[in-house]
Amino acid sequence: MDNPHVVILPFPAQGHIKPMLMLAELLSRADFTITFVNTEQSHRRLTDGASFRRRCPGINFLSIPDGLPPDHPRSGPSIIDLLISTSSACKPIFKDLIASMSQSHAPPTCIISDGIMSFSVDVAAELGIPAIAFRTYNATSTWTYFHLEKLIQEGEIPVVEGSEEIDRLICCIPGLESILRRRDLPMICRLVPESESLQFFITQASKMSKASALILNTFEELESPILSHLRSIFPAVYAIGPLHSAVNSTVAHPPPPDSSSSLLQIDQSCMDWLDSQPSNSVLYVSFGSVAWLTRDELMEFWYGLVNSEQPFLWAIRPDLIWDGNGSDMIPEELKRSTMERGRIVGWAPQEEVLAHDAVGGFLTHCGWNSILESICAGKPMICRPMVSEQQVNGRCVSEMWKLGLDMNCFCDRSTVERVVRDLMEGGRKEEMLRSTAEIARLAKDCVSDGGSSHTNLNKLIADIKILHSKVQN
Ligand SMILES: O=c1ccn([C@@H]2O[C@H](COP(=O)(O)OP(=O)(O)O[C@H]3O[C@H](CO)[C@@H](O)[C@H](O)[C@H]3O)[C@@H](O)[C@H]2O)c(=O)[nH]1
Ligand SMILES: C[C@H]1CC[C@@H]2C(C(=O)O)=CO[C@@H](O)[C@@H]21
Repeated sequence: MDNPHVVILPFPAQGHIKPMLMLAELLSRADFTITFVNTEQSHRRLTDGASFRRRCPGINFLSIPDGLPPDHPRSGPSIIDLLISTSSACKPIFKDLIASMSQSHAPPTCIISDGIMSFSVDVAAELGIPAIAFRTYNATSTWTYFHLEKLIQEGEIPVVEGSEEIDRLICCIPGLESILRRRDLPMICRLVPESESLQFFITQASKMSKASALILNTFEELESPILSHLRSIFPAVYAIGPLHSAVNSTVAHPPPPDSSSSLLQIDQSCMDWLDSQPSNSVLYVSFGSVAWLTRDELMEFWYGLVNSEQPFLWAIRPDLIWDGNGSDMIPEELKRSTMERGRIVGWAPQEEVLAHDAVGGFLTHCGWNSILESICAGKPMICRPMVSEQQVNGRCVSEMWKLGLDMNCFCDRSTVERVVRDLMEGGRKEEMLRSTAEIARLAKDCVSDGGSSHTNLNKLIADIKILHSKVQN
């Protein structure tokens, strides 16, 4: 076969599938054959998969079971069950799949798998195929997850909410000594060392480090020192992001952002409303696809937003609320004020929303894709990290890169109101708009011809071609 054949395996969550589909699209444009392996549930939920195939005909989609019963919840706190089940149930099925491809006319040149699906690194080694890890986090968070054992040895885990020690700086992660406090560690660091999920991530990091290379959706100009640290673990590290921007910058006539990588139905109706709002006036609010709120937390955010008197657009996905506490009744005053100056949708066209001139800021849960999209759009952020590595990301945004304000976990309505006013009309607004504009420019340049991510992507493509030629000879 003339072209390299790359098998891509994401973890079945929106924030993981989307960047890996972008990578698939970029590799497919380099004339690679791509097999993209979803779990059966994700495959079904990629409702607009047909449009993705039209956009990118070189991608073959396959699906495998995730090991959970069909009716088992896969979002909210149950996402942990998905982590544990994929790591045990998917391996034999994935191995059979790769073994049968190896017998075909198009044997896989390499496997690119999510860093938390690292059973695939074992599969690749057992079948003699090179494995490349794609960690969908930024470099700083990825580096932090490589230090979980060290953090346990140093007694930094478990982090206890409310303890005096929570604001103390962490000293055992090289390069982050003056940045990360205990409160900024990933949420799993609040668990006891022997907990199943914490041990899961320790195992994943160790298996992932056996991959022959690491791909990250970040860029050199943003995280250069930490990327250098990661290069002490992996023979090659390719920083090729922001991928959503790379996908659009390498074609002459980029298609409009579409729903092809979305697991949820996108509601476009808010775009007309945004068109009617003044420049830089609207706060966009979203907590991504995984994090959840209690009804009480929802109410504090809602009152805080309304009391700030700023126009807002809020994406409240159907499963955002995760407790049966109280009724579904929304106070009339809240409904009225929302109608006056806000809009709520179930799932927004986020890239388009952030790029809209009316949007002046983003209250975010600090998922890595959201941060990258905000960076590219040049919009300052309010950080309200919730789960996973979002605490680390929030610290990067507010302290390392000075791109936003940190809510510091105090989410009562008066804090929400104060921080929203601070971002949208406070004295630091101009300063923050300047720093976001500067980083947006760097993000744009790095995916353009000759930019760092563009060069790294070409290097990745060239290196896979070398692997392919070795298999052929
Ligand atoms: O109304 C919405 C809200 C979100 N999105 C998109 O959904 C993606 C969400 O990704 P992300 O911001 O990374 O959040 P999560 O969905 O929470 O992502 C998970 O995966 C990320 C990448 O690994 C991690 O950084 C997060 O902590 C983890 O929760 C983004 O591309 C958004 O554009 C929409 O299209 N519409
Ligand atoms: C989206 C899920 C995949 C891994 C994430 C995680 C983490 O600590 O990285 C913990 O549980 C889930 O929230 C995340």
